Amino acid sequence: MKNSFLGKRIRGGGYAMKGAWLLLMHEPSIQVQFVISILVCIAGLYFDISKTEWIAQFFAIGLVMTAEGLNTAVEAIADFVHPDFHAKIGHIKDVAAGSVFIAAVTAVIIAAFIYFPYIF
Ligand SMILES: Nc1ncnc2c1ncn2[C@@H]1O[C@H](COP(=O)(O)OP(=O)(O)OP(=O)(O)O)[C@@H](O)[C@H]1O
Repeated sequence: MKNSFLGKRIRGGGYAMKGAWLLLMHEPSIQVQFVISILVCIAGLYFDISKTEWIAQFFAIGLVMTAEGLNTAVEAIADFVHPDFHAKIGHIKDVAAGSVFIAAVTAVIIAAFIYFPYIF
C-alpha cells in the first residue's frame, strides 16, 4: 500500500495539506488574506449573496491565496539558491509578486461586481 499508486497519492495529499498549514501558520501575507477572506464571507452571509456569487467569491479567494502561496515558494527558492543581492533574483521576485498583484486586482473587481449592487 505504502508505495502503491493510491498510497503515493494519499501521501502527496498529506504533504500538500502540511504545506497549506505551514503557509497559514507562518506567512503573514497569507494570514492577512485569510482574515480578509473570512470578512468577505461574513459580508456574503450578511448580504445573502447568490450561489453563483459565492462560487465567484470562493474562486477569487482561492486564486489570491494560490498565487500568494506560489509567490512564497518562489521567494524561498530564490533566497535558497542565491541569498545575496542579484538583479536576476530581484526580477524573479518582482515577477512572482506581479502574479499576486494580478490575482488581487481580479479579486477586487469580482468583489466590486458582487457587492456594488447590494451596497449602492
Ligand atoms: N536577493 C535579492 N536581490 C535583488 N533584489 C531583491 C532580492 N531580494 C529581494 N529583492 C527585491 O525586494 C523585493 C521584495 O523582496 P522580499 O523577498 O523581501 O519579498 P516580500 O514581498 O517583502 O516578501 P515577504 O514579506 O514575504 O518576505 C523583491 O520583489 C525584489 O525587488
